[in-house]
Amino acid sequence: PDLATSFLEQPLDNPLMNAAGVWCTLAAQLDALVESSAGALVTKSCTLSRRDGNAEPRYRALPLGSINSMGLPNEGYAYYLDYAACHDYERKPLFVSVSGLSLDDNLTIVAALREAVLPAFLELNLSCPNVEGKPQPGYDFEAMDQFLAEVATAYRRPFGVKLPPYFDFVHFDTAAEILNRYDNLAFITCINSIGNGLVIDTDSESTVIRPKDGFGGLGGDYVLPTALANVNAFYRRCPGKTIIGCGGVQTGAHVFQHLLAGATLVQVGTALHEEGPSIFDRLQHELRELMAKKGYSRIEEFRGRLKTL
Ligand SMILES: C=Cc1c(C(=O)O)[nH]c(=O)[nH]c1=O
Repeated sequence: PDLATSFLEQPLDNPLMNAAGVWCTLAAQLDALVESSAGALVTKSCTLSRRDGNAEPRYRALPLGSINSMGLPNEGYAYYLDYAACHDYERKPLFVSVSGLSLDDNLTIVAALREAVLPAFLELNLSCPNVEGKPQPGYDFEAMDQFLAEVATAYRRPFGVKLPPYFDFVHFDTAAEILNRYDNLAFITCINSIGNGLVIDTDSESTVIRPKDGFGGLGGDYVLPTALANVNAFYRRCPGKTIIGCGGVQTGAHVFQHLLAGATLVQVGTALHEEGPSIFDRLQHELRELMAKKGYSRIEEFRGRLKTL
C-alpha cells in the first residue's frame, strides 16, 4: 500500500507529522523531524519574544497518556521564521504554529510570516490552555471571530487554525459557522489537549505537575474519542476545508481511524514525546499492514468514509 497523499495541492510521502509543541522547540529537534520519516513537521507555537514557560515539573507521562502545563516556552517567533527560511520545502512541508498572547502580537507575527514569503503553512493556535490569565480564544467565539477576521485579512494567504476540543453540538455548529466565513482559512487542526485536567498521585496524595495547582492539558489515550469526534464534526460541517487530525495517536490503527473520520494529515503528540521520531516508521509500517489486510492500496480509498450504523 502507498501512503502518498497531498495537502493543499502539496504532495507528501505520508500523512504523518508531529503535533505542535512536541519535539519542535529547538532547531536540533526540528532537524530530527526533517531527518525522520514524518511526512511534514510543525514548529512549537511561538510568541513575540522568547519565553521560559512555567515552573517544572510541567509535563508528566502517564499510563494512559500525558498531562502538561508547559506555559508556552519557545524561542520567540523570529527564531522559527529563521528556521522556516532555511528549510528545504522540496523535502517535506513545514508548518509554523503561532500562539501570540494577544491579537496584536498575532498580527505582528503573521505580518512577518507574510513578508517572509515562505512556502510554510501558518497554523494559528487558538487553544493554548496553559497561560495563566489567558482564556483560550477557541472557547470565546466572539474573540475567535475577531481574531480570524483580522488575521485572515492581514495574512491573505491560506492558513489554518488549531482548535481546542468541543463537547457539544451547538459548539461544533457555532465554531464551524465562524470558520466557514473565511475563505483563506484552508485547514482546521483538531484537537489541542483537553484543557485543565487534574492528575493525582495516590501515594504522595499530591498533584503531579507544579503549575496551576496541577491542572494541565491531557493527551494520549484519554483524548482519542474526543479527537475523532472533533475531526469528524468539522469534516462534516466544513466541506470546503481540509482537516488535520491530532489526539490520541499511538498505533497505525489510530492513524487509520483519524483518516476514516475525515483527516487528511495526522499529528502525533504524546506518543512522539515518549517514543521519539522513530515512531513515524512504526506508525507507517502498522498503517500499511492494516491497509493491506483490508485490501486498500491508497488512503483516498477510505479517507472520510466512516460508516454509521
Ligand atoms: C501553545 C501552548 C500549549 C501548551 C503549552 O505550551 O503549555 N500545551 C498544550 O497542551 N497546548 C498548547 O497549545
